[in-house]
Amino acid sequence: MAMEDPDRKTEVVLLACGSFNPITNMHLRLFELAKDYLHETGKYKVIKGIISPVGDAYKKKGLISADHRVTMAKLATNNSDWVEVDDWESTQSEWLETVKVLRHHHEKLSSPDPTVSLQNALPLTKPGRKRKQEPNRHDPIKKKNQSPDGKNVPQVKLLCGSDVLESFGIPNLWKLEDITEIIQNYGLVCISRAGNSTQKFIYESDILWKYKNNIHLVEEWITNDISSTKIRRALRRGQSIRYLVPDVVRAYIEKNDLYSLESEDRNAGVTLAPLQKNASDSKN
Ligand SMILES: Nc1ncnc2c1ncn2[C@@H]1O[C@H](COP(=O)(O)OP(=O)(O)OP(=O)(O)O)[C@@H](O)[C@H]1O
Ligand SMILES: NC(=O)c1ccc[n+]([C@@H]2O[C@H](COP(=O)(O)O)[C@@H](O)[C@H]2O)c1
Ligand SMILES: [Zn+2]
Repeated sequence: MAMEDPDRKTEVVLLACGSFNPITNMHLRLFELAKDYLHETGKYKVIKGIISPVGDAYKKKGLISADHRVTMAKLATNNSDWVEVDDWESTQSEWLETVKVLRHHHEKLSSPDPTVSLQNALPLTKPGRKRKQEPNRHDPIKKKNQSPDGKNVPQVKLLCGSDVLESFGIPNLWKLEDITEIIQNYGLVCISRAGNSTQKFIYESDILWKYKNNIHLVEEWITNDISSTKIRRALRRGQSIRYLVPDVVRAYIEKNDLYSLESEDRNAGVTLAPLQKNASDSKN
């Protein structure tokens, strides 16, 4: 067996999940910030970024159709040589837990077969649970980050803002087992605003504290408070969103007249899919 080169960097694929309703310049900045940060550690090489817009079944208020959100994200990343959009999540008929999206992308990267499906997207490693047939499972030489043909598989890490990390604490929104699998098996790259509230949040959570070495907190020094909510608000009020979203996205929004008082009312009064799902699960 060949010796491992200690200077060899771990390849990382960054996966950002969210509504992207619509995609903003800040969403694109997240990838640049995370990549610079990981490269500065000297340990990682970021090879790809993936934007995965959530499907319509997420039922968030004001969420416009995934078709439009995916198209805008594609327009926005057209000139990036490393960030791309993946519509697998948004084309599923039901809302999917983020951990399942991570599993899907991990499986896709490990498998030479491009037809991997959701059925194959089982947990990475989960002691005490049966896995589906996996050819080299008992081969002691095979490592977790190697595909069946022995090639090194890049790590998939979840890229998010500190609001998503802090949403781990909202009752019924995330399952503890999902949080554990995300940070234990994949890892988190979290972009935070100035201040240490995110560190405090990790300190106060036993599970986050346990796996804190797999949570990369990236401080955003050139702060930028753009959010999709503010973009939609400006549009409703007939205000300019120029220089806040890529110009191709702005043109697409205007051409299709995407955001209005009516669109903001979509899913009003409907329970967000994860809350709905976890509430009914806990009853069963
Ligand atoms: N200004 C920001 N700083 C750090 N992270 C951000 C920022 N804006 C968005 N994100 C992150 O981008 C990802 C996608 O978020 P999302 O689609 O909800 O966008 P958003 O701008 O937060 O939209 P909304 O205002 O509708 O919640 C999330 O991980 C979110 O935390
Ligand atoms: N339990 C879960 O896996 C869970 C819960 C809430 C949100 N999410 C995801 O986080 C992202 C949040 O996006 P928003 O901030 O736009 O609501 C979405 O991709 C959503 O699917 C996942
Ligand atoms: Zn958000």
